[in-house]
Amino acid sequence: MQKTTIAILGGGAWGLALADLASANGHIVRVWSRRGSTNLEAVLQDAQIILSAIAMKGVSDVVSQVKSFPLSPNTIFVTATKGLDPQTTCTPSQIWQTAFPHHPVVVLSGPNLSKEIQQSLPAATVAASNDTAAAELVQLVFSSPRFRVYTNADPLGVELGGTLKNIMAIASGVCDGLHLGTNAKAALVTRGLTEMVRIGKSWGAKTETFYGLSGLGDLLATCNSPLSRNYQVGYQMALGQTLTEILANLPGTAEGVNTCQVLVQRAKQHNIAIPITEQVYRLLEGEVTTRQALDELMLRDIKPEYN
Ligand SMILES: NC(=O)C1=CN([C@@H]2O[C@H](COP(=O)(O)OP(=O)(O)OC[C@H]3O[C@@H](n4cnc5c(N)ncnc54)[C@H](OP(=O)(O)O)[C@@H]3O)[C@@H](O)[C@H]2O)C=CC1
Ligand SMILES: O=C(CO)COP(=O)(O)O
Repeated sequence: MQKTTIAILGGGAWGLALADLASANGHIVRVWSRRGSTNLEAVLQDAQIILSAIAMKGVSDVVSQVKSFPLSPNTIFVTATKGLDPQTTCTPSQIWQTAFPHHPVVVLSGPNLSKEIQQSLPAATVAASNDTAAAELVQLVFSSPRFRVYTNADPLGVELGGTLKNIMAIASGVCDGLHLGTNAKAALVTRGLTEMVRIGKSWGAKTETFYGLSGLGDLLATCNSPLSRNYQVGYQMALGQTLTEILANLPGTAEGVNTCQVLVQRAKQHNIAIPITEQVYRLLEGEVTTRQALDELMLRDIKPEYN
């Protein structure tokens, strides 16, 4: 395919892994990071794709900065952030789309632990958009023998899958840290997926999306891998460390911590049952111990599996 010029915003673990994937396919890649030496205006100049791998806490600020520069009307935005805005509960793609209503926005999300991708291990992901042509271009740009990209027409579902599984990854870390066994883990991940579907449906996402790579796929990856920062938060809490201690030593961002707070707020407003998220929230807030959170979940009123 033709060379595409890509501006990658965010020089963290994921931004750099995505930059390597696109460079390896022969594209022109420029990376901007707030601490780096590159200038944002120069990085954005003539970019056909602007990909954001900024942690959630910096998205709104970076969107405002990008807005102050002239862009080609055809520029495609790609967001790879897995979080929710604490003020508005908006997803990152909603923030980009609101700021750039006439540009296509594509969500890139899937089971993509950056350390494995940097080791050239095979992986698959999803490029989702309401604009099929934009999703297909992103698919072409990143696809390779080691990175298989599927398109999808439910960007909200794809984005929420990647975001909500972070909370379940924290819970899974607790489960493994407490040595609760394989049965418990299977129950947790399965009921976690049910909870993600319930939340996603109330948001307007498609149920089937959560059974794909960006939902179940990412859930399996992060709930089972010590490479996941979110999993590490839960695991280390189960070993008795405080959240403050864990975050101080964590390499990179664990988005699930903030997502959990945002979700509890949104679930209250919309009257959605989120028992696992609620216990993760109470644990992170220091209201319960890991053992108490487990008991709360196991001793809930008994009920049918589906209702
Ligand atoms: N790592 C992974 O395996 C994957 C991560 N993701 C998602 O990608 C996002 C980034 O993750 P990751 O790269 O791992 O995280 P890192 O912590 O490694 O990097 C975060 C990036 O965000 C930037 N950033 C944070 N706050 C601001 C701000 N206020 N203004 C500008 N830039 C800011 C950081 O800049 P600085 O370095 O200057 O602080 C850094 O470039 C997260 O939402 C994560 O969930 C998605 C898939 C895989
Ligand atoms: O989203 C990820 C893999 O798909 C990365 O997970 P962590 O942010 O928990 O490390």
